[in-house]
Amino acid sequence: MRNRAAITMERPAMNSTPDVDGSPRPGTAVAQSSEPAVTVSGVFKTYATRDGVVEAVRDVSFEVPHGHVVSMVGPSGCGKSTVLKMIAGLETYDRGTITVRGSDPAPGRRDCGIMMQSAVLLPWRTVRDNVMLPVEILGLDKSESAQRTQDLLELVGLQGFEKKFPWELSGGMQQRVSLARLLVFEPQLLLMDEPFAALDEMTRERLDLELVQLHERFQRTLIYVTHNIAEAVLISDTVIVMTARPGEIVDIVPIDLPRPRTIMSTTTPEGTALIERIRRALDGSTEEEVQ
Ligand SMILES: Nc1ncnc2c1ncn2[C@@H]1O[C@H](COP(=O)(O)OP(=O)(O)OP(=O)(O)O)[C@@H](O)[C@H]1O
Repeated sequence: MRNRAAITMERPAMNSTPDVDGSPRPGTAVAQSSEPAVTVSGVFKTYATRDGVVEAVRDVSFEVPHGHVVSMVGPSGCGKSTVLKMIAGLETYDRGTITVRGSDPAPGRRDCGIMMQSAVLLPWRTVRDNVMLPVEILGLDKSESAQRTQDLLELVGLQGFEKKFPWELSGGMQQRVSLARLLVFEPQLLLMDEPFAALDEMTRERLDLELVQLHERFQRTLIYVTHNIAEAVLISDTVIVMTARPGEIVDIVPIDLPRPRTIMSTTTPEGTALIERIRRALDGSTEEEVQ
């Protein structure tokens, strides 16, 4: 099945308390406009390589409502990261349109933050100064951001580690720093590319849960790339399933598990049925074929 359907899951609109620049304050939910936060429409992408043209992504279309968590899953090399980078404005596309909060994608937007698989922290800066980096780059108010940095470090469980250097931290702690750095400038749209994939299973599970709790508190829009089906089901409102390269959308799965979620959410009959549906889509078989 080739599916170009839009994601249509609705959540109730939330009240918000806007900050001076229009961003909601930390701890408040995000007001939802009728426009999707992200629209990807008929997007194609090829790369020119030494061995010829590689078709990475073919005719990908989806919409992400404000405040939703959408995960992309698919086999290695199917173009998940490419889609994320195109939304972030870090990669061009050949055909189609992408709209991010009403305008074209562009790198370095104040309203959009990206987090990659490795933490990419600056080794000569302390934990606190790494988290403050976007504040300096974006020229934001330092004293206000210093307090927010402290709050975020507490939130991600790094209180007491502010003056440590990245090389003094475990991989999981480094990713927590990276998460705090992502949140410090309060982007409305978070793009995360397998942020916890390099971590051991237990740490990944713990960070997944923290992400779920953070999302349930802040209600930001999140697009999340992962190989891990259970992780996608745990955190998401919707899972987009892609085929092997060239990546096309093969299924768009609404995840209607109740929130707040716990690690047990994916082990309920509903959770396991969703995991099974995604696995079947990845295997290229429709439910009718399997039954
Ligand atoms: N800069 C590039 N130049 C040439 N080819 C590229 C480039 N970036 C990605 N590709 C190719 O495009 C295809 C999609 O890559 P992409 O990294 O988006 O896939 P992915 O689904 O994120 O993979 P993974 O899950 O392994 O990270 C792959 O075949 C990859 O080799």
